[in-house]
Amino acid sequence: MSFFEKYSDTVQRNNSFVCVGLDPDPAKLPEHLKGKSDPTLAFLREIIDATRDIACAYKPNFAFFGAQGIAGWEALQGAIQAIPNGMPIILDFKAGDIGNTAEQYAYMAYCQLGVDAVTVNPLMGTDAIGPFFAYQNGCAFLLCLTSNPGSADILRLNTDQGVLYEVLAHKAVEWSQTGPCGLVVGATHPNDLKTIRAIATDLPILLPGVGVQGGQTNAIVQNGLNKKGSGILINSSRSILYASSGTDFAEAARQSAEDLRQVLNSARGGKR
Ligand SMILES: O=c1ccn([C@@H]2O[C@H](COP(=O)(O)O)[C@@H](O)[C@H]2O)c(=O)[nH]1
Repeated sequence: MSFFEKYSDTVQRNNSFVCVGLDPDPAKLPEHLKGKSDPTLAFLREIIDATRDIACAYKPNFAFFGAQGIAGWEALQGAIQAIPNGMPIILDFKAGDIGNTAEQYAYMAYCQLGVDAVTVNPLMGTDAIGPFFAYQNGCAFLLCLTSNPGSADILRLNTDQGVLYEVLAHKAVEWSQTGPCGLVVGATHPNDLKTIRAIATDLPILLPGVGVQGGQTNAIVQNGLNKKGSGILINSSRSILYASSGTDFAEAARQSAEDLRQVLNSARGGKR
């Protein structure tokens, strides 16, 4: 199944736009798991189990796994295996490099790890993105306007073709004729999201930045939905993963994901 088929199915089945971010920080794991031989994987298995009927996707961030060396790579593989079949998995590694290197990134994600989608930094241009388009069942989510305050330093620069993030959105629409892609837009920029959705009417948009980063849930649903009332994935990592540091962490994660699902669905209701 392609990323797009999996996404449509899970949105419908779980009635959800919640993407659960898997960012395991060893310092934040519950104390009672720390003595285990594979604490990160034990933690993630419980998180996945607790949220599998609430999420529309999972987004492991490679940095948190790579930082743990071989144990982290094994935890990433184990977490991917623990995610139910048919549920889309987006590897967040913001890859972007010259063509032959980009081929290796794409191979790692789609062939070694077997994920359904990736995040890619598009600033190196067409030849850096091309290798990801070789995987026609995947989806390359291209950074457009990131959630962090520093996004303004580059992505809001004026160019002779308009503001850079708008140029990137137009480019993504053009590139989507060649290969499957979407956009990453920070949930912290609801007004710009409206502009971006007007440009990229049909592309899926991954929206990180709710919860700890303070993104506005109501406005991003209202401004991010496509004409069919879909096409968004709203990621939350820390607010779900670390809702409790006690033995009840999985229940608390479930509750946090459920609260987010309800808030997003209420906002969606207002749009229907
Ligand atoms: O613009 C971006 C792009 C990616 N991210 C990533 O999403 C999660 C957000 O984590 P929270 O704990 O929910 O803040 C994390 O993996 C980031 O690297 C982003 O935040 N903004």
